[in-house]
Amino acid sequence: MAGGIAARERPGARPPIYGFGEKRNAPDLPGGVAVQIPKNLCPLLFRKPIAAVGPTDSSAPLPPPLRGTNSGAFTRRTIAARWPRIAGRVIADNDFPDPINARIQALRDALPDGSIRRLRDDEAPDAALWGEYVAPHLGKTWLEVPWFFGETYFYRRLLEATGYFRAGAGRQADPFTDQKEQGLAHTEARIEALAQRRSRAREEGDETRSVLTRLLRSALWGNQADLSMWTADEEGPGHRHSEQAEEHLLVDDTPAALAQLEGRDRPARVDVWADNAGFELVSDLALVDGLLAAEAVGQVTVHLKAHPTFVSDATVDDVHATLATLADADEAAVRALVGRLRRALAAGRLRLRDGWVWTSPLRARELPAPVRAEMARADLLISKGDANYRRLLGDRQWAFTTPFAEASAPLPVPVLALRTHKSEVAAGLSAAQVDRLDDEEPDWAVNGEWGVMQFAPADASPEAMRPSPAA
Ligand SMILES: O=P(O)(O)OC[C@@]1(O)O[C@H](CO)[C@@H](O)[C@@H]1O
Repeated sequence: MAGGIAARERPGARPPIYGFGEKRNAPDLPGGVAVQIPKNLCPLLFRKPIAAVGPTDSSAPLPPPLRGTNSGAFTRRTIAARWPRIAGRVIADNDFPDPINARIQALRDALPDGSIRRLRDDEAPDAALWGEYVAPHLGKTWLEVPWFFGETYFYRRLLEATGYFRAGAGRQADPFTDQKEQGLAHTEARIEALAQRRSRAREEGDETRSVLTRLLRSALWGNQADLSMWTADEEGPGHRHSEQAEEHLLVDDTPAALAQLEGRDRPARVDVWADNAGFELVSDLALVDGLLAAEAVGQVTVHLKAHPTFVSDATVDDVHATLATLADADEAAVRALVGRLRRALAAGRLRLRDGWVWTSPLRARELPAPVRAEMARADLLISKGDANYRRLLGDRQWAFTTPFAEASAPLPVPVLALRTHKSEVAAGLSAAQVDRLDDEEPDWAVNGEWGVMQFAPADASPEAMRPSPAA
């Protein structure tokens, strides 16, 4: 599924990104795109990282970030075992020429004790951005750097190795295509059931809060389909029945989130930080369909990744490829869902946005002002998945009983985080829940069997409109 120039001519062709610059088609350049960094943004982007001065208010300093050296076994296992396995799978799943495979193998060999180095990808549109991100970590080992930086950097190094942004066999070739396509193929029955429920709700004119509540739940548990954790042919987490799913929902703030969409004098705008392609993306698109059917919602903007990352994270091309696949489904309800979504795209009620910021190591407290200004235009932000949750919480070692609204970054938009637990970052849980889970299921924090739907209100302070020096 090459995301080449031609792919951008598809219906709903890739809109310009925001955040760090406007991406434009540039066939003459490797990767086919160029990004102009707006002048007003340069000082912000290229200011030297300032020493952390502590939070702007008098609150206690933020907890330290997770690292491979000083956090739970999962972070170290991810760096030392999971990432090398993921890189090995890229070699096995693709038919890259030897020089590319040699570069991928060199990356594998550097894990976990190798040092962080500058990217060797000068033609890439995001090269200057990564020059800034990497600078504070040069020479440190993969285990020593903050885990969130290390993980986003690992996947960016993988694209350096495959030559995603340069002329040659790897140009604009998604190295995870096989996994993504297999991930979707094994979920046909679940996709049909989801689409049929959508058709029944529309026929019954039932676009009420209960429908949205059910769609939010299916979007949450859709996050269990995570190809960086369980490959398409492995048995991932799942619940035997809806009662077990309810038992495994540790926090449900749905009512507070849906209340943001009611009683308004104009239709609401809902933004979604998307996560994985495959079944999770289909569950997110079904949620979008439900939101747009609700009179209270006028527009949904889905924020996607600018390039392949975290194995299954979705790009704009993945959305179009998924719609194209489902358009050929045997089940009429699936085809009807695709038709509604494509009409919403054409009408501008559904917008797809991608941005370098969502493949960057920036945590939510570090998000630049233009990204915040864009988020402030939404009435509710739905954040999907574990990595976005980690971005919200700065991937820091919060006490799991810290109130979610305190641990999550102050943002100018109400946030509903739908996340299955797949890393050792958490907040908003009760001490009783943590004690019980530690006793009964020691790997509960990372096995994907437990989830939360957590809400934080918009932060109306000026701090929410600019990055925090203490991020
Ligand atoms: O964001 P997602 O797809 O829900 O999960 C991302 C993930 O697979 O990658 C990290 C570990 O490698 C964790 O954040 C999580 O396990």
